[in-house]
Amino acid sequence: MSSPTVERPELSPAALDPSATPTVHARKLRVQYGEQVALSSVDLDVHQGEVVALLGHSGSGKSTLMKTLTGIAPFTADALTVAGREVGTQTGTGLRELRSDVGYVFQHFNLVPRLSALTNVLTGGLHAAGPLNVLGTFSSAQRTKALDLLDRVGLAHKAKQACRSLSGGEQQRVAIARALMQEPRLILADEPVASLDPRLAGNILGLLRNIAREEHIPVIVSLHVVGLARRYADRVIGLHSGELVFAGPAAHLTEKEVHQIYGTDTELLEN
Ligand SMILES: Nc1ncnc2c1ncn2[C@@H]1O[C@H](COP(=O)(O)OP(=O)(O)OP(=O)(O)O)[C@@H](O)[C@H]1O
Repeated sequence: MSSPTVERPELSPAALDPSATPTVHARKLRVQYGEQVALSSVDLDVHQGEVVALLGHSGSGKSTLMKTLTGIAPFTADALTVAGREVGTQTGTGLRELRSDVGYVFQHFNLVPRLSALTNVLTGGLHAAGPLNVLGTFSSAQRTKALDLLDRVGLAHKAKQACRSLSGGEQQRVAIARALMQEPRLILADEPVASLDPRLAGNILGLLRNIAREEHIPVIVSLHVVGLARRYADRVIGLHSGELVFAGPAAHLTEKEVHQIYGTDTELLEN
């Protein structure tokens, strides 16, 4: 099946400048759970404006890699910095600040179904809110910002609608707006399109890529579909049983590399 034509906006100068400080810098990153090595000696740099896709079979370490970036998974590393912070040395306030610098987008959206799209987006700013705001009185500036973000993801007209009555694609857009509400310096999207049909999957990945380009926020996205990584990512990180087996431009991902990443189990991966 031929791939639909997809616009490829240029990468930001920061992403093309090898001397620019990367938003994510990892060297010899390793995670071990008991006898299980979940991630083994991974090197990774992610720059502003880039979309980096993580590919690998189930259990290859994609989620674990994302979790290390916010200090959720226990790791060892020669270096791990995210948005200028050394992840391994953060505790308390430092860890909270690190986590508020990172917007998360999940497969199942993690919205509060009975609350409106607008309120769900507003919750993305709670880390910066004072006590009164936590009690539900968001400032008019926050509301304006949340509405602008809903507009950014094409959903201003559904701001008052409860999230449970939105489609899957719409809910994922709300989740992206919520992530943007916290003014992240990095977006981690863990299988954000696994519950969506192929057309909506393309819409959501296109939106994430536009955000990366226009807001200069890098996006790391785990995917199970090689074709989507080829179409929407700038670079691909391929993991196999916790080992990094491919790191390079999405355009360089040939059948040989796909085979290295997935072994022989490569059917149904293109669409
Ligand atoms: N908290 C944990 N305790 C023990 N083992 C874990 C833990 N979290 C992950 N693992 C193991 O680490 C390995 C990598 O898991 P991970 O969730 O990162 O894979 P994944 O590539 O994200 O998989 P999927 O595509 O199914 O989400 C797996 O073998 C998993 O069982």
